[in-house]
Amino acid sequence: MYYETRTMTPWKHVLPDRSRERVRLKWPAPGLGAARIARHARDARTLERHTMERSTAGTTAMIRADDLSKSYGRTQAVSGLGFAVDAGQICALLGPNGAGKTSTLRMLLGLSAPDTGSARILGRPVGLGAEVLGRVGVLVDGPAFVPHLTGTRNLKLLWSATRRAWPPPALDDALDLAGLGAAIDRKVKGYSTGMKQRLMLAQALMRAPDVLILDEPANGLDPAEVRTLREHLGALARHGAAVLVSSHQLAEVQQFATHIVVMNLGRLVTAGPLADLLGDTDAYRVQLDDPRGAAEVLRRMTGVTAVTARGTEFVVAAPGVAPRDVVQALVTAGIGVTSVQQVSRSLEQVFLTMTEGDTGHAAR
Ligand SMILES: Nc1ncnc2c1ncn2[C@@H]1O[C@H](COP(=O)(O)OP(=O)(O)OP(=O)(O)O)[C@@H](O)[C@H]1O
Repeated sequence: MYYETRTMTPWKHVLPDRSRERVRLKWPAPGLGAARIARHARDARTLERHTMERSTAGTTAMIRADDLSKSYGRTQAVSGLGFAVDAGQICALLGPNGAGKTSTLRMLLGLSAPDTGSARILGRPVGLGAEVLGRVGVLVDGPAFVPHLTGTRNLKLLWSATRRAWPPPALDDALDLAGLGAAIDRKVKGYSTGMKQRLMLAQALMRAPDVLILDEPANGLDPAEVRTLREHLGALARHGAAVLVSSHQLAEVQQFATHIVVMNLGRLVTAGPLADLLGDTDAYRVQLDDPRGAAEVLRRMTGVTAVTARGTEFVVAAPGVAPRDVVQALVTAGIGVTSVQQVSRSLEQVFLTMTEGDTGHAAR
């Protein structure tokens, strides 16, 4: 994954491309049946071909946005956006309402033409009807089913656009995820919002996609369904797919994303591995068996900038100080230490800090 250094404060420049490694080492996944292994082997060959295409094209990204801009009348929806997603990554595209996420996804899928810049999937430029889009599982613009047809008939109809024989390669897995049971043969007009969303996900996943682009896929799903979706996306990424998901559910994103792209007012705010973003806070939560005198010991320590105590728990802000030094200082002073934990930030805290204060689109 990379980002445009001119538009943001960098954390990491270019990440190593491990896509070849992943394809060779992690395929097929252990514990699969013979039919699935055969299918995965075929898909692995396909991925290998993609990898070669990427090498030939001199680019490593499965999904790539370069300097994308899009305006609607006087509204600048997206402005000079650049990022990329590699094989094996689950990248969450985050931003407040109106940040330009859907506009970006639509450009990446050839559903709308950028004013400037380019969008590439598997190294190929995208446009309406581009062949490469046959390798992409898509959920953008919400469920679009024919209401008087059954779930199965709708899936067949959508699959017919690929001109490939029914059934699609990953139909069983996709239907497992959708969990519609007998309802798959009932008319879609009787489906709840969640059922339609799950059918739409099945539609995106049934083609065993190499790339998945999903706009708010967890909308309308209950917590158990969200967990199933998370596991499914994780498995796909482990098998070498690149996944790009827009979401507002930051706690959920924190559980499954490997990378994030944050945008606001159409522009890139930051991008990179999630772990780097949440990072170390240089603060420790220390449990003591005897808090008396501990505050004094900690405050005297070089590098400690703040100490707050609640009962036997202390939070110690100590930039650049190793946890073992904190423990050593306490133990040397005769204070027993039960546990030391690094204080971590939530994605929500980080996101709000990055995006707060910017409102409206009129001035863009
Ligand atoms: N077809 C359109 N015509 C006019 N304006 C549009 C169109 N599509 C998007 N916009 C405007 O572009 C800006 C970005 O919209 P977009 O839907 O891409 O943001 P978003 O981040 O997906 O928002 P949300 O999270 O609310 O879905 C908004 O100001 C929106 O009103």
